Amino acid sequence: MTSSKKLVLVSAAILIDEQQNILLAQRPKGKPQEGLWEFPGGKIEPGESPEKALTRELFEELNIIAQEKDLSPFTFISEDCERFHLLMPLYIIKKWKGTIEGKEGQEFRWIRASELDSYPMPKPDLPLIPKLKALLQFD
Ligand SMILES: Nc1nc2c([nH]c(=O)n2[C@@H]2O[C@H](COP(=O)(O)OP(=O)(O)OP(=O)(O)O)[C@@H](O)[C@H]2O)c(=O)[nH]1
Ligand SMILES: [Mg+2]
Repeated sequence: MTSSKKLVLVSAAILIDEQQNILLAQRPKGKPQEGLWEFPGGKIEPGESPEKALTRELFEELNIIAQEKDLSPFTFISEDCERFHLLMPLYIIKKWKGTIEGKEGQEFRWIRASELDSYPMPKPDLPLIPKLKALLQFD
């Protein structure tokens, strides 16, 4: 039964640069779903807000500093996964400090919205593709 599954809260970022490119990060070796392309972010820890969790994760994963006021809610994913139920708010971020660096050895790419289909993503992320194409269709 779906309701008996653990709820996993994950906060994720859609970083968009001045040329309207989107940042995708590759899940590092040894993590579940290794090799898939995702939006940077991670699990919300007990007592943390989604915004705090995301600014923490962005520093831990990409070495950048984003301010909570620069996180703009975009959408969320609620998906029944095999071992848990995923609830993932996604924020658009266009402003941050620092140079992006894959601190966990992960690859990352700046891509056009039209290229999203070419990067294998975790299944819960798939509904984000048409939403991002619609958002960035005039680029
Ligand atoms: N960050 C991120 N996680 C996603 C996305 N889509 C998706 O299904 N997830 C799932 O969300 C869960 C948590 O993500 P995560 O592995 O980034 O968590 P984390 O950074 O806290 O890592 P850790 O638990 O190894 O410390 C994973 O099961 C992951 O597959 C996405 O676009 N971005
Ligand atoms: Mg992560």
